[in-house]
Amino acid sequence: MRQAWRVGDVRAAEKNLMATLPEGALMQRAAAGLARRCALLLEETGGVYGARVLLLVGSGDNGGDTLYAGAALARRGAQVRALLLSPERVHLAGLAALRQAGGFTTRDLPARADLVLDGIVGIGASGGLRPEAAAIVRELPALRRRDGERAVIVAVDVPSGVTVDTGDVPGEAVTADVTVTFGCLKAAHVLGPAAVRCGHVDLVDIGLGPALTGTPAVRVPDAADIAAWWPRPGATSDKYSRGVVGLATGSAFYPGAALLSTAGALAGPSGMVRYAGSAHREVVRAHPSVVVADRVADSGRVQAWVCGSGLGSGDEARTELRSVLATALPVLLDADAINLLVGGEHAEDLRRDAPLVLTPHDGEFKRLAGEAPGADRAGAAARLAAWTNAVVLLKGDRTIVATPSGEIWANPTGSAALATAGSGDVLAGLLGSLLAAGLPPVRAAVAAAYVHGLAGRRAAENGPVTAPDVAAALRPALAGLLT
Ligand SMILES: NC(=O)C1=CN([C@@H]2O[C@H](COP(=O)(O)OP(=O)(O)OC[C@H]3O[C@@H](n4cnc5c(N)ncnc54)[C@H](OP(=O)(O)O)[C@@H]3O)[C@@H](O)[C@H]2O)[C@@H](O)CC1
Ligand SMILES: Nc1ncnc2c1ncn2[C@@H]1O[C@H](COP(=O)(O)OP(=O)(O)O)[C@@H](O)[C@H]1O
Repeated sequence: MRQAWRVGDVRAAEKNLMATLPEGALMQRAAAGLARRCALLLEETGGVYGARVLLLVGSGDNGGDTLYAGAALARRGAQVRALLLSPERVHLAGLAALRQAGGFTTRDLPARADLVLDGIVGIGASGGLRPEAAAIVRELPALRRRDGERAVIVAVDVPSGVTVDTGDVPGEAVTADVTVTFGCLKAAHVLGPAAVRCGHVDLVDIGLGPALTGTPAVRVPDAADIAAWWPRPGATSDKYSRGVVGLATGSAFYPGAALLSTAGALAGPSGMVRYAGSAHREVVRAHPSVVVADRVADSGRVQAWVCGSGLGSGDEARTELRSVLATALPVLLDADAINLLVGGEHAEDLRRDAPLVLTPHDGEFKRLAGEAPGADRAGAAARLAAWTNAVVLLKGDRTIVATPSGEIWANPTGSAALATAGSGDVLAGLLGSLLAAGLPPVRAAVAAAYVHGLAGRRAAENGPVTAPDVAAALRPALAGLLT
């Protein structure tokens, strides 16, 4: 698991650590790590000696890091030019170091550069980029390196223009090939559109880790976490002890949702899948191992319910929703079931002790919460989780999982190919299977999103993706993960 931190926590840690170190030590560590990584990048494209390096230098310490790193590259023979955004407030010692190493300042963006270091703003940024900075950032894609390819762009700490604590990108922002960050990950490296702007994120250890206290802003699971959490059958397991997941999904009108959620559930770790609903004939024809019934009330025992996808919005759908919420079992509500909650008719049904998981996309989120997730997706998911006392999985490019107590996870896997009708139904089935197998709701949600994302990537390798392709890719994705 990786952890990403808020600016306030990073600043506090930095302050504590600096009290024990000589002045400027942290910046020197940061700049040395930055220069090392830049040199490696230059070595991949013709070497450091003679390379043209452009520094974009803002008025804060982010600019200072950049100037010192530029000085180190100049000492190794690179031609380093610094474009100062606020010459009157530049980091003076950093500029002196650059000049002493043979680097120069420039007023204009050159036509050619092999490597660009974006040191316009780091964690001290406030608001969107100012116009003069935005104008420079707009020109960066046109810069060419010596072999005619696009210049390599390295963001220093964070790409300038992103909102560091939320991962929002409110306006013009740098799109980096590599982001070299210091001490710890920040939320923008793992959340929302900012994460996409970071490219490959490289973490330089400056000794900040032990000084970080409190709760990380965001946690990011890795393959080892998911493999460790994933329930597996043992010698004494039987189909019931592995958990039985119940699906109250689909309808005569939307049988596909029933089939897709069933396919997702069958790839999960539970020992049996029960389906309850009017698409039962289609389900059993496609998936003979599924035990079916007409409705939830006539279904056999299960350990968790999934309710919603394709359920419809009529009286029958409401009855099914009431039936699953009346159980003392973990319940996942998706799609139509979330829409049925709007208006508060089920407020009493939602007062339950057993776990609840909600898996809205942005539209469902807006209907339920009364406003769109907005720029702070993680904060919005956490507020909805607290309000509903549910684990909320907010779908999107970096799917977020939030708990009522404010714990936030960001999913690192996935592919835009998952933006296809029915892929959310597959996710719901898989997540339900994990709940039935006994995983705590937050882990079930994080693990399901992770594996669903891997399956989306895998499916995309074979061309355009449909939801059945995602379902079919779950098993091979799991085989790769669990062996
Ligand atoms: N913390 C650590 O552990 C370590 C931190 N280190 C480094 O320090 C960096 C943080 O430095 P920082 O605090 O000086 O702020 P920083 O990001 O350079 O920018 C602030 C300046 O930018 C300006 N500005 C603001 N908003 C703007 C906008 N929207 N658009 C345009 N300009 C804008 C604003 O200028 P002003 O408002 O005064 O005009 C302000 O002066 C951090 O990211 C890392 O690189 C490492 O060296 C060592 C360990
Ligand atoms: N741009 C994107 N990049 C990555 N994943 C995405 C993107 N858009 C959607 N997804 C994922 O695709 C799935 C779509 O689910 P959903 O909107 O519920 O579709 P449906 O209701 O048709 O099943 C979610 O898991 C979501 O996280």
